[in-house]
Amino acid sequence: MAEAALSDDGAELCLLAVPKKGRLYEKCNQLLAGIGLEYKRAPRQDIAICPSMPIKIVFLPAKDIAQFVGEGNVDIGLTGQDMVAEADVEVKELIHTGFGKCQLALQAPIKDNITDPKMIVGKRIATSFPNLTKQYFASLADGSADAKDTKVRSISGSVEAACGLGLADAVVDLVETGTTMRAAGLEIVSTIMRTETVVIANPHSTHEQIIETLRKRIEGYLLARKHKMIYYNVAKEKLEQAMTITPGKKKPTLTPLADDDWLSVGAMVATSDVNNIMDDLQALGASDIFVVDLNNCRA
Ligand SMILES: Nc1ncnc2c1ncn2[C@@H]1O[C@H](COP(=O)(O)OP(=O)(O)OP(=O)(O)O)[C@@H](O)[C@H]1O
Ligand SMILES: O=P(O)(O)OC[C@H]1O[C@H](OP(=O)(O)OP(=O)(O)O)[C@H](O)[C@@H]1O
Ligand SMILES: [Mg+2]
Repeated sequence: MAEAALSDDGAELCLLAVPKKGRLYEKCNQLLAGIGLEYKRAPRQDIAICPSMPIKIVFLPAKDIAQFVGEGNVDIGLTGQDMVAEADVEVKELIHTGFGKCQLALQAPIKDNITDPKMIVGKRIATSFPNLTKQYFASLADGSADAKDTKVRSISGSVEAACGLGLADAVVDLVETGTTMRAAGLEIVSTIMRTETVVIANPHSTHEQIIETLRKRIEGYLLARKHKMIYYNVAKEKLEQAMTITPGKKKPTLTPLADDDWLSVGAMVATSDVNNIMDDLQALGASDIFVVDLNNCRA
């Protein structure tokens, strides 16, 4: 266990780990701002204190976050489910954030026409996920002698280049859009796991209360990001139909207008549906339809 971090009054600080670089960095930073965790970080320093809460933020590689949270050096963190599975640690998965979605896939050169992952058993695989790759091939080969012969080579980046360089017959790496894979002349042979960014906590952390506060704040922030508020005016005779288009989270808010035949309606809607909903409301005869972003909310 690492030496405890202390606040000015000597109380132990909760350690929160966020990715220090890479594609998750910006998203996680926005999330910290969204939940009111401002911090001051000196140039080139990977540690920052939050003035508003007894929290110390540590900026770490995504891979180390899973390991450190699992081993209890850090109380709570944000990283990919793939990293958690690779580290093979026991953590509490508190929240699925919905970002960082991709899959960990076995990929082989298109020209080799590999139609079954079993065709790769016993060959050379390059990956930055050696544990998951070995587990996958062990399960594929069903304990046969060939399973032991599958050579898993660990490389830390640009994994897809390994086949072209003659270092491997196949690779195991993350695929989102497939652009990197296709550029390297590879195709997916099988999906090993689907993954997204998760908030994880050490199950034995002594900072349960702060972790719970962070969980609620993050959940509220993510809910707000997935929704918008829509406001419009509608004739009372069309209200029932309008309410089926915008049923709201619980119910829509109805506000009287100076015109007795009309009402103003406010409702929470899914961000992904907002344009269809506006089309439907306009077709119904609603007017003055406008949409407002939500910064934060609580269910
Ligand atoms: N292309 C992608 N699409 C969606 N999520 C991804 C993608 N690549 C990585 N991730 C997610 O982000 C996590 C961290 O990967 P990322 O590439 O940001 O870190 P890194 O490889 O350590 O950094 P870098 O690529 O800058 O060296 C992964 O474990 C995965 O969960
Ligand atoms: O399917 P795509 O949308 O192309 O995304 C997949 C790529 O994204 C990640 O690489 P990253 O850019 O993080 O570089 P890295 O390999 O150096 O980590 C991952 O390792 C893949 O190479
Ligand atoms: Mg990467």
